[in-house]
Amino acid sequence: MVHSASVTPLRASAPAAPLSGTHRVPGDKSISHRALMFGALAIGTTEIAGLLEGEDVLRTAAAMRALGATVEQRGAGAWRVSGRGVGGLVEPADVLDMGNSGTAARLLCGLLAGHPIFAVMTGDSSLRKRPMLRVTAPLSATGASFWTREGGRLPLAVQGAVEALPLDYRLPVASAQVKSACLLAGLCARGTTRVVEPEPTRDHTENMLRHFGATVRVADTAEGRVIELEGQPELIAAPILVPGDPSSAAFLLVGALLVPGSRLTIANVGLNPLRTGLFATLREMGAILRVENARTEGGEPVGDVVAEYGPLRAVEVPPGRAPSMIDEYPILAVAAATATGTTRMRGLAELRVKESDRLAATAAMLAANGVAASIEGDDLLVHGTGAAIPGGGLVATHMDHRLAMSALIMGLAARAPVGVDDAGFIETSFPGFAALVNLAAGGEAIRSLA
Ligand SMILES: O=C(O)C1=C[C@@H](OP(=O)(O)O)[C@@H](O)[C@H](O)C1
Ligand SMILES: C=C(OP(=O)(O)O)C(=O)O
Repeated sequence: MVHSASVTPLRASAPAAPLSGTHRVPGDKSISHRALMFGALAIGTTEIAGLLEGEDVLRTAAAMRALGATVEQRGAGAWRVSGRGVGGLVEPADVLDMGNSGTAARLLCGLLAGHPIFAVMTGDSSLRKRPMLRVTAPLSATGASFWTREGGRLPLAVQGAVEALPLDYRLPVASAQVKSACLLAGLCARGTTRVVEPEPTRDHTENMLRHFGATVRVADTAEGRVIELEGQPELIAAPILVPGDPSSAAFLLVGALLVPGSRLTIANVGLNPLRTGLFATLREMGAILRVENARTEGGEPVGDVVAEYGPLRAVEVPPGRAPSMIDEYPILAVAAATATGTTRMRGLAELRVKESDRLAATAAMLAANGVAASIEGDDLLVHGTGAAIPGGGLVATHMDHRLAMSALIMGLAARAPVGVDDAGFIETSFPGFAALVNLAAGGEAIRSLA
C-alpha cells in the first residue's frame, strides 16, 4: 500500500489516435477521507460505495483502525466502517503515519484534539515539510496540547482535551482542511463551534456532518461564510456513495481538449460548485466542455462531463476562484501552454505549501518543455504557444502526484515526448491513471521510461 523505495519514471508521447470513449475515474479523495472518519465517529455501520483506494485514503483507513474503529474492504470500492461514537476513539498503540496526505494529517489533528488520548503522527518527507501550525494553533484553544518539530512540522505529538472547548475561529487562509479540523474537534466539544471562512471552500465536511445527523448552520455574512456546529451530537451511521473525483477527471478532460480530434466523456463526476472552478475557467478559455445527465447522488451534484478538442485562448483567473480549483492549477497551466496569449493565474500563495512548491514546480515543468512561464508575486503567468507544446523535457515531480499527471498529459499534446522522474506518487490519488489514459488513447501513449 505504501509507495515503494523504487521510483517509477514514465514517458508520454502524442497518441496515435484521439482520446475517446466513456470512462470513469476513481472516487473523490476529499469525500473518501471524510467518509472513513465520520464512519469511525458514528454509531453503527457505515457502508461506503466508490471509495478511492489510493494511498492517501488507505492511510486514513489505517489510522481509523488504529483508533479503534473496524474498517473492512468488502469489494472494489466497497468498504464498511463500524464506528465508536463521538468521543469514543481509543489511544493508538503506535505512531500514525499519514504518508503523503495533508488532508489525512490535518483532519486527524482535529479528530484527536477532541479525544482525551495521546498520539504521535508523522508522514513522508513531503508531508514533513508542510505547515501544521495552521491546525495546531487554532485547535490548541480546545484544551488539547500539541508538540511539533520546529516550524510547526511533523512529526507531532498531541494530548487531546479531556473536555474539549468549542472553537470560535476565523480562518486566516482559505483552507477546507483547517475548517474541517476545527469542525471535527467541535464534535467532541460541548456548545457551538463557529468557523468563519474568508472565501467559501469545499463543503464536504458540512454536507457529511448533516448526512450523519449533526446540526450545522451556514450563513453568508459581511465577515464571510459562517459555519456553526452544535457539539456532541450523536452521529448515526449512514450509507455513502462517493462520486468520481473532479480533480482526477480534470487530467483526462484536459487531455481531450488538447489532443486533436478527441471527444471524451468522464461519467459520474462530482460537480460540487466549490470544486468546479477549473471547468468554469476552461469554458472561459473557449473549451468545448459540457455536463450531461446532471443529477444529485448521495447529497452531492454529479454529472457526466464531455470534452472535445478545440483551440483555447488565454484568460486571467481571479484569486477568488482559487479555493474552487486549488488542486487544478498544474493541469490548467498545461492547457494554458497551448492557448493563444498569456494566461495569468492570480493569488496562488497556497500552492507553495502543497505536496511540493507547486508554483515553482509548475513553472519549471513548463520551462523544461519549451513553454515560457514566470512567477510574479503570487501569480503564475503562462505564455501560451498557440500550438503544440515543444516538449522533450524531463519533469522533476518532487513527490507530487498532480505534477506527475500534469506532465504526462502535457506529453500527449507535445511535439517531443515528455518524461517524469517518478510517477509513483500518482498512486496517492489516482490508481490506474496511466492505464486509463492509454485505454482512452487506444494505445501506449504513456509508457515506462526505464
Ligand atoms: O479538504 C480537503 O479535502 C482538501 C483541501 C485542499 O487543501 P487546503 O485545505 O490546504 O486548501 C486541497 O488542496 C486538498 O487536496 C484536499
Ligand atoms: C493538496 C493535495 O492533497 P493533500 O493536501 O491532501 O496532500 C492534492 O491532492 O492535490
